[in-house]
Amino acid sequence: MLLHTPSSPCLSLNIIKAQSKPDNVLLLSAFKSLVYNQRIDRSLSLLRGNFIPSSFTRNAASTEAGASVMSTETAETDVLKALSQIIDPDFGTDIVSCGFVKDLQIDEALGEVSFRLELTTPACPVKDMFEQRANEEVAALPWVKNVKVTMSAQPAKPIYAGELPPGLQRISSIVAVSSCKGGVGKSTVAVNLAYTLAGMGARVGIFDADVYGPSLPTMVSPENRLLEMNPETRTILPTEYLGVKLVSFGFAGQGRAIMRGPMVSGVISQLLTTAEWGELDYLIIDMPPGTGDIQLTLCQVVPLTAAVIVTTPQKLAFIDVAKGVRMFSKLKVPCVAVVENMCHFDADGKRYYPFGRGSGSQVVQQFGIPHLFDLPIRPTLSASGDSGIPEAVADPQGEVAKTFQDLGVCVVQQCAKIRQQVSTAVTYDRTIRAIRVKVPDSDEEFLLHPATVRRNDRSAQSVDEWTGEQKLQYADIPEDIQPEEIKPMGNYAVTITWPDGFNQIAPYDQLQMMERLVDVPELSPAQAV
Ligand SMILES: Nc1ncnc2c1ncn2[C@@H]1O[C@H](COP(=O)(O)OP(=O)(O)OP(=O)(O)O)[C@@H](O)[C@H]1O
Repeated sequence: MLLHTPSSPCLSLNIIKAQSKPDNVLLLSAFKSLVYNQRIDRSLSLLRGNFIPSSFTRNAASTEAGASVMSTETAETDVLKALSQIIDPDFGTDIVSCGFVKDLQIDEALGEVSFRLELTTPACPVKDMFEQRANEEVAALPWVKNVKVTMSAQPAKPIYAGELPPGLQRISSIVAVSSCKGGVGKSTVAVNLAYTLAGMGARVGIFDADVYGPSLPTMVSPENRLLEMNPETRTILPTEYLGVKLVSFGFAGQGRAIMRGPMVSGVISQLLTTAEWGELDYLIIDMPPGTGDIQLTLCQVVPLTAAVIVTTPQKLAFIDVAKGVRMFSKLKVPCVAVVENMCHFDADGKRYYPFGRGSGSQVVQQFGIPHLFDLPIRPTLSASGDSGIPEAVADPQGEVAKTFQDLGVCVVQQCAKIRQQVSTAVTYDRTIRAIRVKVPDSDEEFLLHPATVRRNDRSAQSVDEWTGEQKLQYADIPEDIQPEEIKPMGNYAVTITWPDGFNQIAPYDQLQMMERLVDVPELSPAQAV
């Protein structure tokens, strides 16, 4: 039994060091070592092969001095075993296997250990838990006297970056906030979600995609209310309020627009793609209401990571929301949450549901969307929207801010999960020379022969677009061709780079239709290189 769960990690360390370790602590750590031995050995060999040489530095002086105490390797193994007991709840994997542990330095003679935990998002909702547990687990090792953990975040690389306009290339996750009708509170949700994520430590931008009635200029009050153009690069510099980058047609100094649909799509795309967003963890897109051409075009211009749907409780709203969910589903953008706005209000000690109940939960059930959030009708929410200070900022301890924090945590976790799934959905297994495809939302996976994948390319280089005639011949592709690189492309396809320099775009739907490998030949280690 560990005798410490104080809130401050430093405090917990002091307590441990002040005591001689009781036998049961030693017993527990020995037991844990035994249980985790197998897994950590595998992780260690993986780590050694991958990134230990660059990110784990040993203390050379103490390696000599500490020979009599314990070897550096044993100490490293001990520390990594201890840390491997901390499981990332989103990935279901321990933090060592996730690759979070960096710059491990050990002085075995002095019993000093320092390392960095590098998370994929600064808004990680469990970062404090990681820091505290990492301190505790390492401090519980019998030979450790001092632990120093530093936290950092290295945002995940954007999926599909190479194909994007430069201004969008350094955004890790793009989240659409959408509703099928106007006036349901979509902008309120988008803006408060953005400021909540910023409050959690993320770098955030908001793109207000409504050309006809932009809400952003009313909901936030940046000092500089006009977007600037960089004359050299002809790119747009977002304005900023409380550290969140903002782009809206309402900051373009043109008043409200009177335009036809196709023109609107062009203007929105231009505004979004010529903005210099810089490095962002989350870009929140406040979508124009509806599911027409404007929305579709916008969804195709940028690779959305996820969508949040905003609705109101009326029965009729369900039909509209269903349309929205279907639109995102066609574009392979997962809807991660439904916000049911203006659900209820409290008066005279009673709760009233003026618009009825249940359309949000019906959406969640029918479409399998994992999370539902209720927002009450609150005069303060409306007032803060009009005053230019979002409620999540104006009253960070209030009930509304609490709901937005839950929504923020959900968005962070779901985006991390989606990115993880996407980046491991299609991989090349060198040991069996097969392309491994994981079927989304299931445990099923199948194998494809690389040559089959290359021969099934449907691009204009392989198939005549007009006649449908096959230009690429079977024999053009060597039987033993191997992909050089496989990279996810949005949520729906991968780009495969082949040795001849050809970049094949392979949508998951297409991969699912290809002839699968049934018998996988065991290769000798020499062949498998
Ligand atoms: N839960 C709420 N309680 C009180 N007022 C709210 C609530 N949600 C939104 N409002 C108010 O309702 C109005 C419409 O909200 P908002 O602009 O966010 O809707 P919208 O769906 O983005 O509309 P549009 O599509 O027309 O831009 C705003 O004045 C906003 O302050």
